[in-house]
Amino acid sequence: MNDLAFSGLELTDPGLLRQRCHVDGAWVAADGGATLAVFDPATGACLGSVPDLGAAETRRAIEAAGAAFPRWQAKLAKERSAILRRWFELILAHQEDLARIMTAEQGKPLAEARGEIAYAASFIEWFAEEAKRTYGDTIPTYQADKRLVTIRQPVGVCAAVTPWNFPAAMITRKAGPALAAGCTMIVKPASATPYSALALAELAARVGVPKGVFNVLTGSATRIVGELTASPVVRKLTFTGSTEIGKVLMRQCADTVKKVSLELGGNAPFIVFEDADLDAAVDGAMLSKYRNSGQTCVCTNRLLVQRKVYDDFAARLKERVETLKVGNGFEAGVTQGPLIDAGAVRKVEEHIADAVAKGAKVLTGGRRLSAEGLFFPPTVLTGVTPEMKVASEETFGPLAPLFVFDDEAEAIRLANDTEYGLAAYFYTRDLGRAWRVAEALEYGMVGINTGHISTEVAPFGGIKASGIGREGSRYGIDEYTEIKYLAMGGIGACNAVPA
Ligand SMILES: NC(=O)C1=CN([C@@H]2O[C@H](COP(=O)(O)OP(=O)(O)OC[C@H]3O[C@@H](n4cnc5c(N)ncnc54)[C@H](OP(=O)(O)O)[C@@H]3O)[C@@H](O)[C@H]2O)C=CC1
Ligand SMILES: O=C(O)CCCC(=O)O
Repeated sequence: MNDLAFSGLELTDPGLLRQRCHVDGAWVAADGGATLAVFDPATGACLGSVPDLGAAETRRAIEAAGAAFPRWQAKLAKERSAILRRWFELILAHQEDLARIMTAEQGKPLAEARGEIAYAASFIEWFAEEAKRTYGDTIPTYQADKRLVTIRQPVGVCAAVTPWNFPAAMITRKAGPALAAGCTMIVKPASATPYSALALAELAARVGVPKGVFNVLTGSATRIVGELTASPVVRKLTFTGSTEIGKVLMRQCADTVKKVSLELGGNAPFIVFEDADLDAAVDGAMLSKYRNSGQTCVCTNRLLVQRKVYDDFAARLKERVETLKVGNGFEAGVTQGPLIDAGAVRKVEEHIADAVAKGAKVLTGGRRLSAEGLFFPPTVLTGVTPEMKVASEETFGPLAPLFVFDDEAEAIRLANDTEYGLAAYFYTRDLGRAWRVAEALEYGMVGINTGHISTEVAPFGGIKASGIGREGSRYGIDEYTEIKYLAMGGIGACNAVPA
């Protein structure tokens, strides 16, 4: 099973490498035996293959998830919680192997991959705890002989469509709350990074997640997801990916009126006011811009720097950027791996070429490291203006374009001048400004004097074209439950005055 380039991975537990899909507790191939190849973006080597499933196999998975739902939802919350807790522990116990699989298929440096596995596990831990807290309400009645309560129930079978940039965490951030609430789930991971998803399924099976509760299907996105969105059995779709595909899937869900959660693209501004601690701002910018080679929806896309500190900030950022080491994520000391594919490299190049043609200057980086590979150096552009593509499009790569502004009102106007509304960041030492700007930014998440906002304990999500719904935190499980209102009549007057 573990042939090709995977043989060099040296996993402690080779059983985590699965090249078949997980459906109804079994490891299955495509009906006709079709497969998709999976590549290492750092070397271009073929790692192996996964089944190329289609509509018929997807229908069977839906049937299995539907059949598993009544028994899974009927378990006590405490029982589901205990299973999830074991899953969390096993993911952490296999952190190193899971990280190695991730670096092989996604390219991120091994240290970052280890970090993502811990982050991924944290959602399972968090929602194992939240499983026990899906409380309802008692409502003061509107008629004396009635009592009113609400209960929360799982929505049912859920479909999750996930991206390649966080191959494990974007699955657990969805599966954790879904399974905790009593839903069953079918995951369609990105075709570039299926092995992390299949390894999670292997661990779920080992801890006793019952068959049909957590299924992973690889293959044609349009055929699998088309079937999932068309099915009346699937009651919810949760998606992380591009705004373009998010809109398509939202439309596809309309006919069966599914509940949807969409975590889509961003165009995060990072504002540096002249009163900011510039060293701290550079630290924050490095983290927020270059994490995962800039391939994160909450990564800074535009740096807006007040005129008085513009040159100073640019010089400090350049110095720090030039300390980053680009290379194969398995090499010691590498801080930036390859981009995911040739299209991603072309997009960064296109944004740089467009900006330079319109007057921007390359302060550092700017050219791919070799004609063939997917390595692109961290780049800083100065003299960037709102007419350039980088102002309105998500680059999703290691490019930091520096815009200039003169006052607070202009910073807010520029920051909000986008269809997106996911994450924004700003640095200031003025407490009044911190509140004013935070309230004025049209974003779902705002980092104030920090470039890192992601955690399982806080609500992650956007507004406008960045999506619908929140993941993580105490709100995350709401997306997987429905509120049922119970009005109980004939009870007797609640306002009877004792004799
Ligand atoms: N918000 C975020 O976290 C992310 C944002 N992006 C943005 O999107 C851009 C493109 O990245 P990309 O990977 O192409 O993102 P996509 O939105 O195309 O892919 C995300 C997921 O959707 C699936 N998918 C793709 N097309 C369809 C379809 N027609 N019907 C159903 N499912 C589909 C993919 O499957 P498959 O892999 O099989 O195609 C994958 O599982 C990036 O450059 C970035 O700007 C990308 C990833 C994550
Ligand atoms: O959608 C993404 O790009 C993944 C978000 C990673 C994070 O939680 O920070």
